[in-house]
Amino acid sequence: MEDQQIATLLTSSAQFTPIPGFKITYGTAGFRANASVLSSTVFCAGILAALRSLKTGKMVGLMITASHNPIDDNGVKIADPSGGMMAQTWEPFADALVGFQSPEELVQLVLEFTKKEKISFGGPKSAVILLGRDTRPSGKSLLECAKRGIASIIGAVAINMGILTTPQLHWMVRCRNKDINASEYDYFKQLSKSFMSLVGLNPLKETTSSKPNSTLLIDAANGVGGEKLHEVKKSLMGIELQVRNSGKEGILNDGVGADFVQKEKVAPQGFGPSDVGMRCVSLDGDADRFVYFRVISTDSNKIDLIDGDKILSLFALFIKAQLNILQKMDDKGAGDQFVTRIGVVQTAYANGASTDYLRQLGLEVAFTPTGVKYLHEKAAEYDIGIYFEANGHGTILFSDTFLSMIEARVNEPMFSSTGSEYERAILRLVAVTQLINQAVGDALSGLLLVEAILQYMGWSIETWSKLYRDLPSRQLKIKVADRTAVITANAETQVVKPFGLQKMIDSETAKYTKGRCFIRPSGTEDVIRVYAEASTQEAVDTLAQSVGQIVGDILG
Ligand SMILES: CC(=O)N[C@H]1[C@@H](OP(=O)(O)O)O[C@H](CO)[C@@H](O)[C@@H]1O
Ligand SMILES: [Mg+2]
Repeated sequence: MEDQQIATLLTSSAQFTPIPGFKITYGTAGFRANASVLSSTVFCAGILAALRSLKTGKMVGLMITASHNPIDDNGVKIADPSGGMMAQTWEPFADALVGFQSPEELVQLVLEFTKKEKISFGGPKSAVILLGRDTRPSGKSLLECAKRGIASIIGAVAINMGILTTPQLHWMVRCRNKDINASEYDYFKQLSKSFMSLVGLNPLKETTSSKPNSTLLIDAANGVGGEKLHEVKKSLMGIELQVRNSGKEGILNDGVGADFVQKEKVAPQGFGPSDVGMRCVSLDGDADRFVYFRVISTDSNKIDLIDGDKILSLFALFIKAQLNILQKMDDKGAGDQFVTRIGVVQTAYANGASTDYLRQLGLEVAFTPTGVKYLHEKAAEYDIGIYFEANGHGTILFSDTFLSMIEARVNEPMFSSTGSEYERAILRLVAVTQLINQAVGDALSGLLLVEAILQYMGWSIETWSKLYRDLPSRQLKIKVADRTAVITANAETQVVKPFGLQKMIDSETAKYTKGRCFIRPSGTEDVIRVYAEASTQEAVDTLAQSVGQIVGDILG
C-alpha cells in the first residue's frame, strides 16, 4: 500500500511546481496570498486535510477564502472535526509541506510526518473532507487544486458543499461529526427557529413604545454573506433585513465590509446621509465577522462604530441577566445550585474602555494573541466563554456540563414552557445555544442574536452604543522589507526583536494621557500593524503616526 501511495503522491505533486523563493506560512487564519501563486499551496492543503481526517478518524473541512483581503487574494484553511481551527500542533508540518521543492521531497515530508503521527494508509479509517469556498473568482480553480491534493491520498473522499460562508462550513463539519443533519437548509432552519423562539420569549410586560426599529440595514461587503442573507430573510418574522452590497455590482471588500468600516471608521459605499438614525451592520467578505454602526450626520460619512467589544458586552450583559434570574430562584431553593463560570476573552486590540466596563460588570477578562484560534481555545475553558476580537469576530461557547444542567432543568416534570420568568430565562439560554454558532464566529447568527437582545432590552442602537465610551484609537498598516523581523511577547503587546524598538515605542507612548500603543506583524497581510489609544483623537493620530514612522525607519 505504501508503494502505491508514494507513486500517487509523486505523480500528482509533479503537476504543482512550487514558485522558486515563494515562502508562505499558516498564519492567523490559514494560508493567504495573491491567488495567482496559491495553486501548489492549496494542493498541499488538500493533502494536509486528508491526513488530518485520517489521523482523527473524523470529517474535517477545507475552506477556500481570504476573508477581508482584496479580491485578487485568496487563501485556504482547515477546520478540525470539532468545527474549530486546525490544531496548532500541525502548523509546522503545514508550513514545511507547502515549501516542498520537488515531488521526492514532498513524499519524504509526508512519510516522515505520517510515521511520527502513526497515520497508516489504506487502513480501515477513510478520510472525508467537506469543501467550501466563498465568491472570489479564483475560488473555483483553487478548489480543483484542493481536490487533486485530497485525491492523492488513497481512499480520501472530498464532498463539495459549494459556495458557503466560512462559518457555515465549520458548522457543517461540527454537526456531521455529531451525526446531526447539516445541510445548508438545516443551517437556515436552525437560525430562524432559534431566533424566533428567542424573540418569542421576551419579557411579558414589554411595552410597544420601547420596541426598537425593526429594520436593519446590512452591508454584505460584496461577498458571500449577501446571497445567504437573502435565504435567511425568507423565514424570519418581526425583523426586516435590508441587504446592500450583496456583490452584484461592487467589488469584494473594496470600500465596503466590516474590516473597512472598523479600521477606517467611515460608512461603507452604498450608505450615507439618508441613513442617519438607522441601525446598520457590516459583514466581512466571508461573513465570519460583523460590526454595527450608525451614520451620525447628514453632511459627512462619519460613523459611530459599535465594534466587537460592544457586541461582546451586549452578549455578556444578556447572559448575565439570565443567569441572575436562575440564581434568584436557586437561592429560593427551586433548583440545584449551579455556579456558572463565565469568562470573556479579548485581544490587545480591545478598546481599553471595554475591558474596564466588563470588569466593572464583575466578569473575568482573559487576553490572548490575535487570531480566533487562540481566543476560542481560551473561551472553551469556561462554562460560558464569550470571545470577540474588536473587529467583530467572535462567538459564545457553552460547556457540556452547562448544557446538561440546562437540559436537566427543561426536563423537570414541573417545567412549563409558557411559565414563569425563571422558566423563560432557561428557555432563552437554550435558544442562544442553538442560535449562536459554537464552531466559530458567524456574522449571520451573531447579528440575529444582537437583534433579539436589542428587542429584549428595548434598546435603540444609540442606547447600546452608550454602554461605555470608547477611548479614541487608531490603527495603521506599515509596509516593511520583512515583517517576520518583528517578534513579540505578552499577548503581542511587547516587541522583543528588533532589540530597542519597544523602548522607543514606550517613550513615545509615555507622552500621551491614557496612551497605549503596540505593534505586531500581521498574520494575514504583508504589513506591520500599529495600534494606539489615547485620550483624544488628535493625540492618538499623532501617536500612531510617530510610532509608524519609527517602525518604517527601523524596518525599512
Ligand atoms: C487587527 C486585526 O483585525 N487582525 C485580524 C487579522 O489578523 P492579522 O494577523 O492582524 O492580519 O485577520 C484575522 C483573520 O480574519 C483576524 O482574526 C484578526 O483579528
Ligand atoms: Mg473573515
